Amino acid sequence: MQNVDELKKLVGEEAANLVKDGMKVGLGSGSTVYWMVKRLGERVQDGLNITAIPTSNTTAKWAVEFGVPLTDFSKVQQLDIAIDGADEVDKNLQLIKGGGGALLREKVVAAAAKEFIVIVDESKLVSHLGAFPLAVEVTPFGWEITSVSIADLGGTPTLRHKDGEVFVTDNGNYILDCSFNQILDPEALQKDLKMLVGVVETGLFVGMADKVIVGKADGVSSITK
Ligand SMILES: O=C[C@H](O)[C@H](O)[C@H](O)COP(=O)(O)O
Repeated sequence: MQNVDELKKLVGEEAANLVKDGMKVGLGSGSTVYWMVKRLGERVQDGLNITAIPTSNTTAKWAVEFGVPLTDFSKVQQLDIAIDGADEVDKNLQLIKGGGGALLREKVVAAAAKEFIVIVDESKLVSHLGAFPLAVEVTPFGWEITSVSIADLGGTPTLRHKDGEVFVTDNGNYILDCSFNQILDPEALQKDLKMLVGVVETGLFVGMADKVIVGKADGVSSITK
């Protein structure tokens, strides 16, 4: 029986092996992605020729540490593949992301990729999204008002803190962690949230994932569209 960290390593390494020579790669964020970036670094040392765009400052640091060459959107307009973790995955490959607060850049990178691969351990699979609080990135100015608007949509928002301070994203924004209990229509909720003034982006990824690689106690399996 493998623990969750071993399953994250398993799927992270499996996904890194999908990357082919010459590819432009989107690097997600989080503890599962750590293993993917580490393995990619090993492959680069063995001669794999790629360039990558990271979705967070932390991932950028890992890429530098493991020797994965980085680029940015001023030089690259489309990515061949993006690989990222998730906090929840439902049977329709809809996702909740943003547990680490990187959701905005993650969504930009996923949208720029021809193929978006998600890597999770089996504890992330759910029948309905929503038990995990939905991260909503909001502007610091007027976040209190945005919070009331989200509550009007049925959520219970809490301003994210870290180490006793208000958490600030890599983009200089705040995160409201919003409990919705069960999200019956993720697409409709995404649209409603995006209509609110002050909302920058949400952690709902609808219709974006092409494939989910799941690490299970008895091995790796994939879910495709
Ligand atoms: O903002 C963070 C990201 O969406 C992560 O990909 C997500 O929280 C999953 O992270 P982990 O692999 O650490 O469980």
